Amino acid sequence: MKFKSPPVNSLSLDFITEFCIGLEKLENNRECRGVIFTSAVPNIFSSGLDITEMCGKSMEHYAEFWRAVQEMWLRLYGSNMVTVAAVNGSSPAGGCLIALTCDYRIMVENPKFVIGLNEAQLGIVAPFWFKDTFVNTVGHRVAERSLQLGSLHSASEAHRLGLVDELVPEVKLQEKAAAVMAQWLALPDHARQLTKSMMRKAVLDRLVAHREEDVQNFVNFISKESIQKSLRMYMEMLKKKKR
Ligand SMILES: CCCCC/C=C\CCC/C=C/CC(=O)SCCNC(=O)CCNC(=O)[C@H](O)C(C)(C)COP(=O)(O)OP(=O)(O)OC[C@H]1O[C@@H](n2cnc3c(N)ncnc32)[C@H](O)[C@@H]1OP(=O)(O)O
Repeated sequence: MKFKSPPVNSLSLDFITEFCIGLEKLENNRECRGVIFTSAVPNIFSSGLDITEMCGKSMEHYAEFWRAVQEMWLRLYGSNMVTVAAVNGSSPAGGCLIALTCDYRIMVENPKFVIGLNEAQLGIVAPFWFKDTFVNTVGHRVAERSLQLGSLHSASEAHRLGLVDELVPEVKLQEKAAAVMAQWLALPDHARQLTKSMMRKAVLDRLVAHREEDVQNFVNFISKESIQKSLRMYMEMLKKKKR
């Protein structure tokens, strides 16, 4: 699955809806046993949640958007397929979450590419299921420090921390992703799927059990004037950076 929503593959409501529909089709196709996620936009895997979906909109819109974000994560983290992220560009926040939610992450070894859960830098807070996914990948200590600081890690640092599993030169990315996929698909599906479910079930169940509460937390948090102000300032900063 190739993300192609220029300029930065931000995760808008439309993007997320298409993502979920595409994933469901593949999940229901008995001939499809694995998916590689990558980007068709140069230098960007995904810039994370589309900030314009969280800024200056109605409470109803925030709730609809957040349910879609939850749905994307539930489907991907709970997927029966082998999921490999071929990270060929920067991947902050929600973009990093997509990579973390896969079974395996391969990143291009470009020192300009960054990845991490940088929510704290925007004055917002990664919800518990972002945090759980991060802890399950890198462990508690690394996740705690990286989340509190809202760190964006270079590709080599991300590899050192275990945030990504492998680094490759750009020209080798697709070949490597295909080789990893072949390795994972060599196992009997039922054994791999039951093992994956055993490893992820508690974290998935936690969001399912608290889904509406999590929507309300998000809506209350994001609609606060202080948070809206932080997001507006962040968007301004992104625009100024270009001038
Ligand atoms: C206590 C209980 C609390 C419960 C709270 C619950 C939840 C709250 C948490 C919500 C979670 C949010 C997770 C997120 O994903 S937030 C999004 C974070 N994303 C970022 O910080 C990335 C921002 N973008 C960048 O850093 C850069 O754009 C880049 C990805 C590195 C690419 O850089 P470059 O190639 O130089 O491109 P530009 O910066 O010029 O961008 C082009 C264009 O795109 C706009 N844009 C970029 N990112 C986003 C985005 N995420 N959303 C919307 N728009 C984006 C950027 O403004 C430019 O627009 P213009 O061309 O119009 O200027």
